[in-house]
Amino acid sequence: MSSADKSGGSKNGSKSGSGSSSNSGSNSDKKSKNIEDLLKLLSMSQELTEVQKKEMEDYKFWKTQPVPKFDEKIIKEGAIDSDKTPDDIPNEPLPLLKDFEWCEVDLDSKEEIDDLFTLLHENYVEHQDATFRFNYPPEFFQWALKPPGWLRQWNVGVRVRTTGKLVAFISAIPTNLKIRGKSIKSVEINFLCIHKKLRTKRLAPVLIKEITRRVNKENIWQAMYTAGVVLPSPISVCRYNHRPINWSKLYDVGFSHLPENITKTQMISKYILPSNTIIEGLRKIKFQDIEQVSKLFADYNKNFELVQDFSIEELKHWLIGDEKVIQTYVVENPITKKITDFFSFYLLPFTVLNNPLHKELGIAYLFYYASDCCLDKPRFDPEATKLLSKRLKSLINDALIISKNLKIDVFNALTSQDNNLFLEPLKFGPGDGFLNFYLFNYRSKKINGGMKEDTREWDIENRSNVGIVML
Ligand SMILES: CCCCCCCCCCCCCC(=O)SCCNC(=O)CCNC(=O)[C@H](O)C(C)(C)COP(=O)(O)OP(=O)(O)OC[C@H]1O[C@@H](n2cnc3c(N)ncnc32)[C@H](O)[C@@H]1OP(=O)(O)O
Repeated sequence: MSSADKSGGSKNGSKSGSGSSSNSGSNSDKKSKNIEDLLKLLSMSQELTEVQKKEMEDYKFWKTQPVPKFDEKIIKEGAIDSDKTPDDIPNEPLPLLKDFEWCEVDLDSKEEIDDLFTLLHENYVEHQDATFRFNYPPEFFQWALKPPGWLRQWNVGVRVRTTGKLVAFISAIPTNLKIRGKSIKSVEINFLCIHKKLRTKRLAPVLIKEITRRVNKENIWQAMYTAGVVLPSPISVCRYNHRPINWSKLYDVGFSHLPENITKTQMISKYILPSNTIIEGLRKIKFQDIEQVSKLFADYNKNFELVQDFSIEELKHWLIGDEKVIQTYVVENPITKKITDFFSFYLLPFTVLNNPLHKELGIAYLFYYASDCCLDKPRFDPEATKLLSKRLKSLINDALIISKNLKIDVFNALTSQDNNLFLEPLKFGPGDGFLNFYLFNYRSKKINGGMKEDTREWDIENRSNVGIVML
């Protein structure tokens, strides 16, 4: 999760979702300004405007790093700097100002998880009146930061020397990326966060260089990360989209005004969902499904240019965990017992401050899914597209129904994967938040993020070639 960029969404100070607006939506959506605002906050994404994007020379830190320049024409894909070995990397951490010290945040210690919770809860989401905050359950950190192969030294914190207060954090987890079929041993960087009182003091570059040192020491030279902010240079950009589930609650918390000429009842009924799922054979995933799911997922992922190549152990971790955090369902053919589809979504609530009626907002984020409904046909074959659209609509509709039963208030999805096939029919609204995908020390041609370049509307025809979902 990353930042004021990942909001409503998650990530990254969140990088996750923002407001449901409208250019593909209806008139009534256009008018529900306040709900948009809420959802915008949720995603904490920032709009990708020219104003935000500085000239390369002004990126005092990033211009010194192995990342492509904005206007660089990528002719040959591959590592930018490939000369070093772990022995060339210093053994000692970077120096910090004398009042601060490095620490490893121990995710097996309740106290240290509390420290991390407090730092992120109070500082990760950038929101003017601080009405919403990420409310990470402790299980979330176990899931997000302890996949197979995780290393304790990659949960990097900075504490105040005298008080021990945790004031900054950055994390890495191992991952195998596949870019256009090429495997790249890599890490995902996430949860970069600096206490509000220590902002704009150039601590972020120190954290980034320190995590780079620690990752390089393990002989890993590439990283993937996402952010709402524009840095040199995104490999892809996706848009956040939001599907209100409990419109009435969103209204209650004061962020939804009734659009003109529409009643509250009409708004509620617009988003109403049944109580029971519809697909025959839909059930929760079990450990014994993983082999089949892994095969199905790998076959489905061949459609995308940027994916994670998960081992069975990794899939188990990411798809089957604490139900407070990750929900995964499979569709099992009742006769053949074959698993034909799966979908998953993760949960990360917001705390609502200063509201007499509600203390928390339930937020779900679409994670991974796959269907075998047309794997035997080329991705853009018209018949395959028709079949997949129909299948995804019923799968994600069931995901929405399950979310409703879990008391989720809004369901977020990016324009990545094949999502553009179901966003409009399932009443998602395009958000104002954009999530930029980056690779460290790797040149790659751009990857379609599912938006039309000129209007930033959903590109339903070409969909997206991004098959990776980052928290
Ligand atoms: C091989 C292994 C490699 C591993 C490393 C791979 C790279 C990983 C990269 C990290 C991936 C993180 C993925 C996530 O978690 S994205 C989530 C980021 N977190 C938040 O948004 C939470 C709220 N915000 C904060 O805590 C602070 O504002 C942060 C920490 C973001 C910046 O703190 P502060 O505001 O006090 O700034 P500064 O004075 O210290 O530093 C200013 C410099 O920092 C550059 N900056 C600002 N925001 C970001 C950002 N989100 N990614 C990368 N760089 C960023 C900025 O352009 C400037 O550089 P330059 O413009 O002069 O060049």
